[in-house]
Order: sequence, then C-alpha cells, then structure tokens
Amino acid sequence: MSVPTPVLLLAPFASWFESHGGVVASHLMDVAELPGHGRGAFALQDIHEGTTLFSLPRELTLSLRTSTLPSLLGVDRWKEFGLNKGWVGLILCMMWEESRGVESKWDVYLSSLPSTFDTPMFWSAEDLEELKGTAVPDKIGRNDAEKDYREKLVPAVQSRPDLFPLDTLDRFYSVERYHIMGSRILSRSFHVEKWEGGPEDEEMGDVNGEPQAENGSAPSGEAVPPTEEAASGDDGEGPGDGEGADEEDNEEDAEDPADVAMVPMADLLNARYGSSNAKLFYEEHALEMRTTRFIRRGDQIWNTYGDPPNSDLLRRYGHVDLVPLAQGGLGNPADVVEVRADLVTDVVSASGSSIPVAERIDWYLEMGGDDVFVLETDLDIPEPLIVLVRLLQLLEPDWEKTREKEKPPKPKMDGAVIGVLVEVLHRRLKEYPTTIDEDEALLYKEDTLSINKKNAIIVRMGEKIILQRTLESLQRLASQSVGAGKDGKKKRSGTGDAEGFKAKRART
Ligand SMILES: C[S@@+](CC[C@H](N)C(=O)[O-])C[C@H]1O[C@@H](n2cnc3c(N)ncnc32)[C@H](O)[C@@H]1O
Repeated sequence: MSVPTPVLLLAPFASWFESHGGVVASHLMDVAELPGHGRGAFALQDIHEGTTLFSLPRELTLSLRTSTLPSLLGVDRWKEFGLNKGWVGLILCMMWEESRGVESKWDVYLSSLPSTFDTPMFWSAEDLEELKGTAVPDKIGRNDAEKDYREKLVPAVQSRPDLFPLDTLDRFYSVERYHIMGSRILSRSFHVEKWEGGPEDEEMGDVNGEPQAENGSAPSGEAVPPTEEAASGDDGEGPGDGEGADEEDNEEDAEDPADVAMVPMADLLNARYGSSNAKLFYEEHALEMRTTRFIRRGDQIWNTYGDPPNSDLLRRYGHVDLVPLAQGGLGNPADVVEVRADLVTDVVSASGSSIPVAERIDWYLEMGGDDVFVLETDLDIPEPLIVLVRLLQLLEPDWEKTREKEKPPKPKMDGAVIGVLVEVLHRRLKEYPTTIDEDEALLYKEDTLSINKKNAIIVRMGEKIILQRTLESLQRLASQSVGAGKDGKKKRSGTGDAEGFKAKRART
C-alpha cells in the first residue's frame, strides 16, 4: 500500500489529545479516511516493533471511573437505579458528558465519534431478512437494550433535573442517542482493568495469556475489546447476548462495568483477521499503543478486535473480514456456525425412533450439556454434539444405567451417529433461504448490492461453507466406514476417552 494522500486527520485531534496529557508520535503515524475502512491510522515511515505510537493518562479514558457523574448522582443512588450493572451506566455518563458541551473534558472526543453505524442494530427489516439462518438476528439485543433504557436510565434521569435539565432530555437522552452510545461502546471500547500495582500482580493484566509489555518494562496489561456479557447486568442478555446464560455464571464471569473504557485515539485503529501490528497496553498511570511488529511506511496500523467470526464482526462493528483462506478463496478463518440442540432432537424424533427424547434432553441440559454447538472452519465435530446424539440413541436399559450413574455416553463416532449428524447438517443448511451457489451469484452482482446486503451474504456464506464442508467430510467418513465393512467406527473420529460434556472436539 502506498502512502495515501487524502485529508490527514490527526493534527486537529492530536492538539486536543495533547492538551489533556496525551502524547502522540505524529512523525510516525497519521490518520486518514481509508477506502472501505472509515478512518484509520497508517505509518508515515518504517516503524520498528516495540515502538510507542501514542500514550494517554488513564484520566483521559472515559469510563465509570473517570466521569464525575456517578459521584454527583451518589454511589448509593447509582446502585439503586441499577446503573452499576451492564453498560447502561457508561452510556449515561457518555450522554451526560456530551450534554455538557465544552465543559466536558471529552467534548472534542465525543463529537469526533460517529453517530451512524452499519451494524444490524440499525438495519431495515428487509435487510435483516438477509441474515435469516445466521447467528446474528437473535443476538442484536435491541429489546434488552431498550428495557435497560426504560427501567434504569430514564428513572435516574428523571430523578435529578439539576443534573439532567428538562430542556436537554430530547436532545441528549433519547432512546436513539442511547443506541448510538451503546454502539459506540460496542465497536470502540476497551477492557482496561484497575491498576492493582506491584510486581506481585505481574500476571494480573495479562488478559490473553500473552506476553506482558513487549519492551519488558513494568508489568502491564493488554487492553482488549470488552466482553459483552457485561452489556446488560441483570440477566446477561445485553446487546449481543441473547443466549440466556445461567445467572450464577453471569455473576461470576460478568465483567466489571467500570473496566469498560472509551479510549481516545486508540479507537481510531481498524483491525483485520491476523493482521494486528499494534496493541494497547495499560500500566499504572497510562495506556500506551505499541507496535507489536515491524510496520512498513504507508501500511495501515492495525489493532486487534480478537479476530471474531464475521457474524460477530458484523454485529459489533458493522464490517466483515475477507482474507485468503488456506483452502482457497476469500473468507474469515475464524468463522463459526451454530447448531442448536433442539435441531438434533427434532432429527432423532423425526427418524421414527420410539425413544422419548424429551426426558433425555431435559436430563442432558440439567447435567450441564450445551444447547448450542459451534462448528468451526477446522470441520471438527464438537464432542458434546456426538455425546448428545449417542444419548438420544441409547437403548432403554443403557439409558437407565446412564441416568443412574450420571455418566453420559462417550463421544464415539459410528455409522448411526454419522447418519443423524448428516441429517442435522442438511436441515441446518435449509434454515438459510438461499444456497451457496445462489449467494455466489448474488456477490458477482456486487455493484448493485448495498453494503448491508453484501455483508449479510458474506456472513451467511461463511456459515454455510462450514456446514457444507463438514457435511462432505462426514459423508466421506460414512463411505469409508461402509468400505471397511465394519460397524462404522473410525479410528480418527471421536477419541472415546473424553468424559462427560467436556468441550473437546472430534476430528471428522
Ligand atoms: C474502533 S473503530 C476504528 C475507527 C473507525 N474506522 C472510525 O472511522 O472511527 C471500529 C470501526 O472501524 C471500522 N473498521 C475497523 N476495521 C475494519 C475493517 N477491517 N474493514 C472495514 N471497516 C473496519 C468499522 O466500522 C468498525 O466499527
């Protein structure tokens, strides 16, 4: 990539950034509108690994820890309104800071953030139809978000006209602004933990089990995108989590909403699968964006969003990744497709089996079995899926023993299991209104497609290709088993030594 020549955007923003204690190496990087990426940062010269591109004091991040609103409203009242759970508190802080205009430290920053998004949250019903069959529609979470708005934010705002004057409500505290702020958090925030300090905490901030600060300086953590379980604190069903997770687990796993922070400058960096060449590290007083690889002059500076599948990229960020795939063509190697457990039970029931599946599936779920299985581009069959199929196929005496001993079947693949899996995948493919060939044909007419439609086609194609390839792999396995004249058992499928519902995978 050659150095772009469009309007350079760093200077005006950098002057605000530096007036609040930030430091930016403006001889090394600039920011511009990059075609198809919105704004992005690029290198003005070759940059060595381990170089600090910019740094900012923690006080310049915008979070529950840095906005004065929680203390003005009062910590107890904050909790009473439920603003201490999920993202609603941070959304309110952002709305309030925006309403203060130049009195807010973040005035320039907030007005630099986008107010329109390509995420499905803002799509028309017609465009959403294009996502039918994918994991996206159930996870958009508009209703849950609006519930938080009505039940937590509005009562808090109405309780303090001194903080939220009546004449500012329509402009700054509408449900539309709520979604905009929520989307800004979803696509731009970072997880930044409180500093616990001291060498004894060396491991503390090592979010991904990856090395600490590349330059071996003081212990630091990597600031990564926040988990979405924190989005809505009540039930774990915020934007992006329609999965109805167990409440106790939520309590334990839930991210501290105070760890979710908007980080000026850092959120100007785009990301692409496998391309990260810079990361945000946090230390006691400051956050630093450092290069993690050599970057050539003119190349884009990429952060990481954690390399999610295209369904999540689209839902959170409004774009998809297309990179060369090992097996040829373009796609996202991190793509996944979800298969619901109830589809498996439907297939077994429809096969004419006299087995009462309802009783078994209830037991299986009580035992902590998965209700959704995730297939990936490696085409492995998740062992819990094999366990479920085998459970549903057990003869009555074996089922009785299984229940008595609370020991589910081993994840061994055999002809009968393959038969059910093949049918499950066929049925799963039929949940999409179009075929892969039809999608390909649509993509050829790219010029006439809207960005939403194009992205939806890429998401659903990625999912269908996994299903199709897994299906082909199973069919090969079935024919090999028949060819071998055995009972269908295949050595390299199912390890047979996994216990219970361990989330291992069996290679097909
Ligand atoms: C953290 S912001 C990065 C800065 C953003 N481009 C801007 O103009 O403000 C994340 C957003 O950037 C865009 N983006 C990031 N990576 C992208 C990519 N690989 N392709 C297209 N858009 C991307 C998406 O709109 C995403 O929601």
